[in-house]
Amino acid sequence: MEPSPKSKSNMSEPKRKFQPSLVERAGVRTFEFINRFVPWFKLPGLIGAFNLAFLRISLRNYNLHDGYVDPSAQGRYGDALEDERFLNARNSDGKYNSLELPLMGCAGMRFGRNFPPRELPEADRGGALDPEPPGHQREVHGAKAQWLHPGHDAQPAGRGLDSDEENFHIPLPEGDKWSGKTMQLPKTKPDATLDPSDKKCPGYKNPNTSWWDGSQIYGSTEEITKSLRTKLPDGKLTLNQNGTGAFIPRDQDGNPLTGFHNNWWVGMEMLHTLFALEHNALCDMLRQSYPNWTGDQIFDKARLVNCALMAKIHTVEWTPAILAHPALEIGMNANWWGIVGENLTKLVGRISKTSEIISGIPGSGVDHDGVPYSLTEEFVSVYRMHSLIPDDIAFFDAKQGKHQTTTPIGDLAFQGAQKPLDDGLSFGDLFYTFGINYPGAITNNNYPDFLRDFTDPDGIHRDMGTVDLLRDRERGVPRYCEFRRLLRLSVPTTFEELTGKQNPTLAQELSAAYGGDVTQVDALVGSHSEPVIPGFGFSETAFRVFILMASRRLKSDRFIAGQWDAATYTPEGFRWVQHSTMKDVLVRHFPELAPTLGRSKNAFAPWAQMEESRKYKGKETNAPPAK
Ligand code: HEM
Repeated sequence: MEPSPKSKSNMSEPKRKFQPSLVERAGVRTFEFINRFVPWFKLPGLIGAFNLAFLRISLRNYNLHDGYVDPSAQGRYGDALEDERFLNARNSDGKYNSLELPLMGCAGMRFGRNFPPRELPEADRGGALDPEPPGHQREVHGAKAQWLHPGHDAQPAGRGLDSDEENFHIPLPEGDKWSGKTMQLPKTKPDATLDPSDKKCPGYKNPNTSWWDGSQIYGSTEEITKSLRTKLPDGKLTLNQNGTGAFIPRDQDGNPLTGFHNNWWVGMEMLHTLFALEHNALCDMLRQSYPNWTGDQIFDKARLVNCALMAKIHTVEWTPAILAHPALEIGMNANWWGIVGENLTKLVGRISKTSEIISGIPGSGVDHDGVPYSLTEEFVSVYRMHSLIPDDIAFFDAKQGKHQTTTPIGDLAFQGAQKPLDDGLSFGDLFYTFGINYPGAITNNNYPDFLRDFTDPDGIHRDMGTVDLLRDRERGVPRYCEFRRLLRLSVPTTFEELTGKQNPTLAQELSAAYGGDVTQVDALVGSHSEPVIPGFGFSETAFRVFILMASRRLKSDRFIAGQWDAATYTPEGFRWVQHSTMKDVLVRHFPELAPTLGRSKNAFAPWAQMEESRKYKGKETNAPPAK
């Protein structure tokens, strides 16, 4: 069966301006009024969820800005499609996801912005950290969020850091014990100046695609994708079998052969392998139903289904686990299923043809809210969650739950990512381990030591705590107070207001570090210092960018908001997406996890521990005592 592509002649010109309806505008105003007295997170769950939906409308209105002054940089309406195959399949570089503006979201395009470029600070290409921010000493080990983000390396890293470009030379303060003399760091390469405004605030290109298209696994060019596939007409990704399991193959230098591996560590090894296995399981299923299909046909459908499944898992499982609040749980479920809910949608499909509130974003129709889609600099900034990485991981076996060994994270990165597997543990053991280990809390004074004195395989020596701040300044991401003002959040006027009354010591530390000027606090430092909403794993400041961008990634995608049908996905593939959870994926490939996962609610929340595991008293699997 071949799906019937959306005819190009049916395409309308992309909407150029965000136009909220009358009802939407009224809703925005009503909740703005209510929020003067009660914030959204103090409202009852369902009302809070509606509050968030209207908040998002206002964010769409004010906080989406193209990285290009001239939208024709994104291609032109009606540009000829190079290959008809990509009407119904994802192109690895993301081209023609939008048939209207074919280069939108594609690899090599600029990041956009959440704030109007005219309001942004001048990009600080000087690189002196003035004022020098507080060091990220690791003192607190706590955790709210469990487990790491499944698509971490979908993050837009690795952008054009060119060794021939100028370097930053970051002086170290007197008495600094860092293991280098000065820190040298390649500057991010700005895109060519296309408009005078690019001088003040340059555009930066994303070498990967901005779409939710699994490019971390499949690569961001068709050439790479091809190299990752088997030579057989089976549509599968190459995995090596060694008798005990399937493994991501390595090149001659020991680098994993996968879409994106710049920041490789054992967590990436696990998730890339899991979703490569899922892809191959989909190929087997499709081959059974469509025995005459070519390898490309099988591959294309399997990739579509796998990507949609990752997007769904991220939306309805990961996000409510890290932002555990009833309004969020309702809101994120509604993003996918609509307020009519999962059961009815699974039974009868969409009830409303176009309403994302009633029947969810998938299939509700593509809408870029008047601004061509891309990830944004601010989204990158709020995704800097390096504090999630713990110092050590305590490994357990998945069958008896017995503690095996505890390993520093530095031994598990890059070439060390397969170490636990080489030492005899299975992937099932690793997933159980991650299910019961706590990640680091996304807060101040909690940066992993390993990343504070870190040398990557290219020999670049970094204190990532410093790099995180420097990159924001370099790329014109506003400081914390300005960041909040541009999100229409309250702006602290003192350090005590920023940290909340319960944390006067932190307020003093910040004041000393920033010379008493609260407006100078970096966005990331402020975000890590503000009081957190109960149940949340990160700050409300970061959350505002998330709630906008998380739904935009779905709403702009032709294969999710647009061609969301059995014709595009196949009936079997469509069912696979809608009926699989992260637990199903894990158990499909590692059946030994079934008993434990059967007792755990959400694969991203702490898993039920086996009796044997509870005997381990290390901080890795035991929440710190309440203060
Ligand atoms: C062992 C684990 C990790 C390592 C070794 C690592 C390493 C790095 C490195 C070397 C960079 C580039 C620094 C530069 O700009 O010079 C980076 C950037 C970044 N990382 Fe990580 N990281 C890790 C985990 C994480 C996690 C868990 C997250 C979030 C969930 C994360 C989010 C980011 C983001 C958002 C950027 C900025 C990307 C950009 O500038 O485009 N990283 N990381």
